[in-house]
Amino acid sequence: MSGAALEVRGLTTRFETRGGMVTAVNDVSFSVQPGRIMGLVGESGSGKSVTGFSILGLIDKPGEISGGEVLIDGEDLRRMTPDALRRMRGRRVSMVFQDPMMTLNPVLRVGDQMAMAVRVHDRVSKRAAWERARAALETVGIPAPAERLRAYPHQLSGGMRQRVAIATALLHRPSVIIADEPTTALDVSIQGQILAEVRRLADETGTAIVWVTHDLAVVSSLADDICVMYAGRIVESGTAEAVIGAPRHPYTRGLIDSVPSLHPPGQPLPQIPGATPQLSHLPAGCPFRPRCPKASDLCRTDPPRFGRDHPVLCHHPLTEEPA
Ligand SMILES: Nc1ncnc2c1ncn2[C@@H]1O[C@H](COP(=O)(O)OP(=O)(O)OP(=O)(O)O)[C@@H](O)[C@H]1O
Repeated sequence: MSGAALEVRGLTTRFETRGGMVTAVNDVSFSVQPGRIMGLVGESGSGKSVTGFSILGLIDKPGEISGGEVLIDGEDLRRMTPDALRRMRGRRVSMVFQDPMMTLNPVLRVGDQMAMAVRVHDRVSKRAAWERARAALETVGIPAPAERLRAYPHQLSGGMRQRVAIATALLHRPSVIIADEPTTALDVSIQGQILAEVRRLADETGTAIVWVTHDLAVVSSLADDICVMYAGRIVESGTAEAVIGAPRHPYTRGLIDSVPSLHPPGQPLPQIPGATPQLSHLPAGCPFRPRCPKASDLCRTDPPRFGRDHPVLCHHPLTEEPA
């Protein structure tokens, strides 16, 4: 037993497309311990969201989870019946989306919908459910929570709506929350406040959080651990300190160099050349090879593999000392 709140092993998700079968999530493995925040980062199209949906078993045709295991507190979600999986969602694992209106119903008062979410899993009175909802709003730092419960979603600001969505995810004190770019649409100061609340929540409740984002600056301040995704694979993982301080994959190095706040001031901001590859037309060998400053002939022909002492998917990993 690893004691992990979430353990993902060899998760693989494919989509049937006009261009053929594409593997959006390719043999992805990671684990998140209770109370830790794992930042899942990568450019658009790298497979972050599909990883989140696959963890919850929310992949529909033309997609298919074709392999792997997803363990929440040691229980494998992929072996559960659809009914058992439904009971698990919202209770032991929940999701927060970029758009809070994916969670919130515009025609119901916040309190009514949160109370309904409580009563899906717990047989408590409506009054007790409202009280749980009020306490959850308080936990995410919403002022005057009793008043907010009587509001409709459109009467709240974007930042408030997202806090309500996070509070809703927290109602059953789940072991794991998957948060998919939840602060991307918010302005920087609101984003900073919410990130601070999320950090505090993970510390206080012990909930393990997977924070999906394209923004390395966000995870560098929030996450304990980081997994970097490229073309459906995790290419590098480690503690946030190690990954940001001494990246080993040239892709991670490129991502870090292109973040203004992680870059020495006064110098031009480099960008990773080229674009993310089409999954239906991946190059042979290493998928990052066409964009990589370190690429050799070997990278042209042989896909890199993880070795036991080699937690980076690269033939020529960087060996910088931590800054
Ligand atoms: N419904 C679908 N049908 C076919 N292919 C899909 C579908 N959903 C996702 N994919 C494939 O999976 C890839 C990864 O998508 P995903 O949404 O996980 O990327 P992402 O890293 O979350 O990007 P973004 O930050 O833009 O959301 C896509 O580029 C696409 O090739």
